[in-house]
Amino acid sequence: MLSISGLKVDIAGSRILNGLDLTVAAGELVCLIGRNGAGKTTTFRTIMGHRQPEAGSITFKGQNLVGLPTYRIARLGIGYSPEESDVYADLTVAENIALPTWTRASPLSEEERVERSLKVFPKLRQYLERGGQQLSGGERKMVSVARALALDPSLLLLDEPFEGLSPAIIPIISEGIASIRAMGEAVLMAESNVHHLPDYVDRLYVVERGEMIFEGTLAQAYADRAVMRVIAGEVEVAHA
Ligand SMILES: Nc1ncnc2c1ncn2[C@@H]1O[C@H](COP(=O)(O)OP(=O)(O)OP(=O)(O)O)[C@@H](O)[C@H]1O
Repeated sequence: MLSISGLKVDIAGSRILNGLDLTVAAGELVCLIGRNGAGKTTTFRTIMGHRQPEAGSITFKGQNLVGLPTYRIARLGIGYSPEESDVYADLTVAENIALPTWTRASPLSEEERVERSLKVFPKLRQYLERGGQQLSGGERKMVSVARALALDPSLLLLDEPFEGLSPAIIPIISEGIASIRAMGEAVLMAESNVHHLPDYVDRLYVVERGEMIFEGTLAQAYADRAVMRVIAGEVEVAHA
């Protein structure tokens, strides 16, 4: 479904991504994991057309994405929830969630698409008329993921969805991601700490200074001391 090959991206004259390869198949939950500054957000922003690569290819359902404007990439069916959530302060929660239904046609009605998002985060039903500026970080994150889902995408990009959230809210977001996956959507999620990963992740990639240093299952990552040093600090090698 998503296929990235040899991706090289420069920012301000520095090579930030240095030949990344990554694939996500339909219905898969794949995690891109790496330390702060490793290049996760740059990967997502390049997929979404906010940055242009120096080299490499990005295809989605066989179609080339490089050079397309962001709105066309979204219309192909890629929903994006950025790390900073980007909830519109001057729109209500309901309007924020409904936004993609106005920009991308889908076989589902606007009501069905919004309802699907609210099923994933039922707590949002209490806040529908609230302004986007009156939300906690966890509520903003729910709105951001719900809005990306209302696009009716076949692939969702979630950039560090647990970052900066209180421990009480993390299980709610995690359950939401699990139910999105149960709907059959593919998800590519960025994370900096392996211990935050849900155990239902299918595969993970580890990125370090713009290069992939590992691809495999969570169990294989736990068994690899060099990989664990990058994604969990100096911890014991569990499940080896
Ligand atoms: N606009 C920019 N100008 C200069 N350097 C940038 C810019 N955006 C990103 N970088 C650099 O690119 C590298 C990768 O950043 P990126 O945001 O992709 O990392 P990340 O893995 O998502 O980490 P984080 O969780 O901290 O966002 C970092 O060294 C960062 O400083």
